[in-house]
Amino acid sequence: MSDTIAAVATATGVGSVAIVRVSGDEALAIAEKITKKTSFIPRHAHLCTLYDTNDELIDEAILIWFKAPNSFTTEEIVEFQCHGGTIVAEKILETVLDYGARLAEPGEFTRRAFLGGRIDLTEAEAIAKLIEAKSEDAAKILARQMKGELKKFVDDMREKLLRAVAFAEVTIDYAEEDLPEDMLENMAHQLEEIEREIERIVSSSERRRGLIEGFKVAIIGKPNVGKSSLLNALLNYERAIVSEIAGTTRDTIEEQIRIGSHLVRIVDTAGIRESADAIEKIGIERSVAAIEQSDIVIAMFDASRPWDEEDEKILLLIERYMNEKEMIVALNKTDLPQMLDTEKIEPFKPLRLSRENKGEQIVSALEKRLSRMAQGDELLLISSRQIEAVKRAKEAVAEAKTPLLTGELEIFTFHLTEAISAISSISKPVDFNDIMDKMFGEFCLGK
Ligand SMILES: Nc1nc2c(c(=O)[nH]1)N(C=O)[C@@H](CNc1ccc(C(=O)N[C@@H](CCC(=O)O)C(=O)O)cc1)CN2
Ligand SMILES: Nc1nc2c(ncn2[C@@H]2O[C@H](COP(=O)(O)OP(=O)(O)OP(=O)(O)O)[C@@H](O)[C@H]2O)c(=O)[nH]1
Ligand SMILES: [K+]
Ligand SMILES: [Mg+2]
Repeated sequence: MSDTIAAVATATGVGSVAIVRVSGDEALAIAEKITKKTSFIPRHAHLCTLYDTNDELIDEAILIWFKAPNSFTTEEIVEFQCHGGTIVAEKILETVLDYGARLAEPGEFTRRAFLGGRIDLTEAEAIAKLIEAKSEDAAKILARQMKGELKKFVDDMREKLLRAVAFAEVTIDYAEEDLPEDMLENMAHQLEEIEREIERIVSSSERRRGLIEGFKVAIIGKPNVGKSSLLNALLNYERAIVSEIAGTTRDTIEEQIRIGSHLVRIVDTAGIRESADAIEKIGIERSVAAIEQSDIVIAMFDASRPWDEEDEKILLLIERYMNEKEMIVALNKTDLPQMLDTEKIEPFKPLRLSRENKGEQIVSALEKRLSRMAQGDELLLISSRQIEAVKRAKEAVAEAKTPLLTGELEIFTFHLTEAISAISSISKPVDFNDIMDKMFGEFCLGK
C-alpha cells in the first residue's frame, strides 16, 4: 500500500476557485472525515461543508471522488474545489494531512499516473512542458504529444523493427540459396526508409526546437557597430549599456521578446576582436559559442567606418555558418556618411539600419525567418533525451544493413535489437530510477 498524497493543485495567488487533490487508498476515508458525510457517488459533484480536526468550519466546497482505477493517477482520488486564494486551500490541505495523508512531492501525481500505466514517459514529459509552455505554438505541440502522438510513433517504429527481426528469425533457418532473390534487398530498402524517416524527424525537430524553448537570436559584430543599441531597440528599454567606447559590452546578455506567436531569446555579445587582451579573447570565444547555440544570427557592420580586418572576421563567420544558421546581415549607422565599402556583404542583401529604424526592420526580418523555421507538421521531439534516443536507433539500423546483405542474420538481429531498445527508451525508461527522478522532480508541486 502506498502513501496517500495531497497537494494544492492550483497556482498560488488570488483566484475564485482553488483545487486540493488527494490521491491514494485513504483518499475517500479522509474525505468522509473532513465532510462528515458518507455515500459519495464516483465522478459526481457533491456540495459539502468542510471541517477541520477541531470541528471548525473551513469552507463550503465541491467534492469529486474519482474511484480507482478511473482517475488521473489510477488510484482513489478526491478533489476539493474550494474558495480561492491561498488560505482556504492551505487549511483544507493541512486538515487532509492531519487525517493521515502526506504532502506530495513535485510531480508525484504524474509519476503515479505513469506508474499506474495511465501515461507513458512521452506523455509525462509533454505534461511537464505544457505546464510551463511559453507560447501558443508550444502548447499546441505539447498537447498533441500529451494525447499520444509520440507514443504512436514509437509503437509504430518498434513494430516495424520487430517485423524485421521476425523476418530474420524465419530466414535464419533457410539455406541461402533457398531465399527468394530480392528478399534481403527489399529488407535493406525498408531499413533505409526507416533511417530516412528518423532523419526527417530529427532535422525538423532541431530546426523547430525553438517552438518549445524559444528561438535564440545572436547579435554579432566587431566592437562599437551598435549591437547593444539594437538589443535595446528590440526590447524598447535601455537594457544594455551603450557608449561610444569600443568594448562596452563585456558579458553576453540574454533577454526575451515576443514576435508574433513566437518567443525569441535575443543574445547581445561582446564584440569580436582579435587581440592579446585575455578578456577580449574570451569575448571572441563567447561570440562563436553564441552562434553555435543560436538559431538565427544577426551579423552587424558599421557603415560609418572603413572595412577592416575585424569586419573580415565577421564575414568569415557568416560564410562558415551560412548553411547551418539563418543569417541576417545588417548595415548599421546608415544615417551617417558612408565610409564602408559594402562590396563583400552585398551578396547577403544587408538590411540598412539607422538610429530611427532599427527595431521594425529587424523584427520583420525575424518574423519571416521564424515562420519559415516553425513550418512543418511532422512530429516534434521535445527534449534532447528524445532526440538522442532516435539518433541511437538510427545508427543501430544503419549498422544492421551490412550484415543483412552479407547474410549474417544473427549480427543483423543484434543491431536491430539495439535499435528497438533505443526507440523503446523514449516511452519506457531503461535506467528507471534515474530518469524518473530527473523528469518528475522538475515538475511543480501539486502536479
Ligand atoms: N479537476 C481536474 N482537472 C484536470 C485534471 C485533474 O486531475 N483534475 N488533470 C490532471 O492532469 C487533467 C485531466 N486529466 C485527467 C486524465 C484522466 C482522468 C480520469 O479520471 N480518467 C478515467 C476516466 C476517463 C473518462 O471518464 O473518460 C480513466 O481513464 O479511467 C482525469 C483527468 C486536466 N484537468
Ligand atoms: N549614428 C548612429 N549611431 C549609432 C547607431 N547605432 C548605434 N550607434 C552608436 O554607436 C555607438 C556604439 O553603440 P553600441 O550599441 O554600444 O555598440 P556595440 O556594438 O554594442 O559596442 P560594444 O559592446 O562595445 O562592442 C554608440 O555611441 C551608439 O549611440 C546608429 O544607427 N546610428
Ligand atoms: K560600445
Ligand atoms: Mg555592446
